[in-house]
Amino acid sequence: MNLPPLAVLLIEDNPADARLVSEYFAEGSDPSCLVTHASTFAEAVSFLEGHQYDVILLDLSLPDSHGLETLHRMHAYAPQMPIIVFTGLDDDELALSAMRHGAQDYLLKGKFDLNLLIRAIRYTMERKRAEAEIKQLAYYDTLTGLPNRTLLMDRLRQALVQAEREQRHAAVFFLDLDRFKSINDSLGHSFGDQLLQIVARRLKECIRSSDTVSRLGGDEFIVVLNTLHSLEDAVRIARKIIDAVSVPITIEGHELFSTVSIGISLFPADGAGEESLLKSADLAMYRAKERGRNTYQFFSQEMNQRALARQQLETQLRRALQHDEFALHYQPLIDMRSNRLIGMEALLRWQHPERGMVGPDEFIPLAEETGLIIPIGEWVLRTACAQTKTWQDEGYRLRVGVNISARQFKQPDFVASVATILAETGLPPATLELELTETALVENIAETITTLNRLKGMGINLAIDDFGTGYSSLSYLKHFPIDRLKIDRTFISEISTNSDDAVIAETIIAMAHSLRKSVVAEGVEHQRQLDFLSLKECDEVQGFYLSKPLPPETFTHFLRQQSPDRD
Ligand SMILES: Nc1nc2c(ncn2[C@@H]2O[C@@H]3COP(=O)(O)O[C@H]4[C@@H](O)[C@H](n5cnc6c(=O)[nH]c(N)nc65)O[C@@H]4COP(=O)(O)O[C@H]3[C@H]2O)c(=O)[nH]1
Repeated sequence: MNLPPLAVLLIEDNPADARLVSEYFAEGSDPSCLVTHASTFAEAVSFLEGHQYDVILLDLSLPDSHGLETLHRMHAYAPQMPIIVFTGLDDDELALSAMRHGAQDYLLKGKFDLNLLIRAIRYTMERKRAEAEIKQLAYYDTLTGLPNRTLLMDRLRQALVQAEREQRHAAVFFLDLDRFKSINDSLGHSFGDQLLQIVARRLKECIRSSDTVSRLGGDEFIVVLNTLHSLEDAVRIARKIIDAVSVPITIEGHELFSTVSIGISLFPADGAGEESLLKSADLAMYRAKERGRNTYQFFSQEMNQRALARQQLETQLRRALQHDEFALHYQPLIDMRSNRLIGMEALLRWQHPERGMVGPDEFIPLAEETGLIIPIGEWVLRTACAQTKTWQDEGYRLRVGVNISARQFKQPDFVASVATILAETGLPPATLELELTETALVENIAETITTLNRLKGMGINLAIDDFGTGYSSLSYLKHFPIDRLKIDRTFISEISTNSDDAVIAETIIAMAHSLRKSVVAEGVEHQRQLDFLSLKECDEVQGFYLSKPLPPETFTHFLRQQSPDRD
């Protein structure tokens, strides 16, 4: 019988022993064996990186690893590989310990021949395969291949230990398919089984590989999110799962609409241990069913309220663009030397139908997270450019500053969309300034520099907003083609009373000037701040003391009063 050849990795530092084994195989065995020889542990690892082997023959004393340690390291490195250990004649004890520590078999040097070697290899491979099968049966669900309850509890325990150590939250989702029983009863068990397999696959696609999806049995699944940054993360994943499960499924020509109810418990708020978190999530799942299925519920009512408020805000935000509920206000920018109005910053406002005027801090973070910032940001840029062009056409020389969020800046077509808006509105690029935060800039430095250079190449001005609050890694400043730094208002508010803030503001101004960049101070509220900034030769100022952000009509009045530079 001709069996396919076996790939053997022989790890042996003694040349004579290695030669002996190779010679045995050269005699011709069935199945034949292709031997790769490594003399050190490091060399073996390099072979394992690029190749598949069927079995490892391992000498425990190598130049770079000794005794059982060699076995542990190899096992950790290649846990799936069957291992036969080679030991010296007097090392019976060691050989037995190796078996206890994960080797499948052992051979005593000088005490075997080809037949024994082949038998050991076959036996070892068979044993490893059986071990894997037993493990699969013990820890995984046979229908879906997902971790079963035993493995889930183990993973959950580990997740909680880790969350506690890192002072983070973790979440447990209890999922139950809606009306699964009636599908199973009416269409049959094999149909139900296929449905569960499809749902299992979809669930896996919704989570990170470090999280766990498990099947408890029947139509119940558990998801464990190991590290949770915020409540929003849990909401986002719950909604992702609900959407993924509700995509119609076709089985044997039947189109099926399946939905899921999810109960969510959070660690540590809703339970300190595995069992109590599962119980809380289970209770929350029942509430989700009561609330009409195809939805999620948190165990805690406070969390439900927060999630609901956020969901409503998102729905309203989506509608706001279509219903023209956004407006821009313009805050004057004053040149310190000439004391003249030289431009303005465009600031977004939301005229909410029920709540009245809503400030950007209340909705920009959510818009960022949901991606709504892209269309909103485009609207802001287009409106600010068109409005500025109108004022310029009336004879005012003005520059407009527009805030650009990190997500907007990272869009592949960001530069193109700015170019389109400039072309459409006819605003001269040199009168537009994009305000970017440090956080947005330092995320991917190489890409950032390319984008900034392209914008700069178009003649657009670039400013770093809220300077001093972000990474403040000064080294990058040299590499970024930035025109201006805007000192965050938290440093300005106390420059006259807090000497640290005064030093920071003064240092930023001096440093910016030495790098030939201009400086704007934001949030000027008093004459004494203005005096300080004037003394330190800050270039431009902006703040309530000079003017609050104004709606366009009021800004037009302000323009007339201030009689800025007019052509
Ligand atoms: N206490 C005090 N505050 C002053 C003073 N002078 C100006 N401010 C406020 O400081 C903020 C300056 O804008 P920012 O730092 O870019 O901070 C902005 C900006 O990061 C963001 N934002 C505003 N509009 C947009 C936009 O169109 N797109 C994006 N992505 N973000 C925006 O929201 C933030 C907050 O905007 P606003 O609420 O309009 O708040 C504005 C402005 O009203 C002052 O003297 N004292």
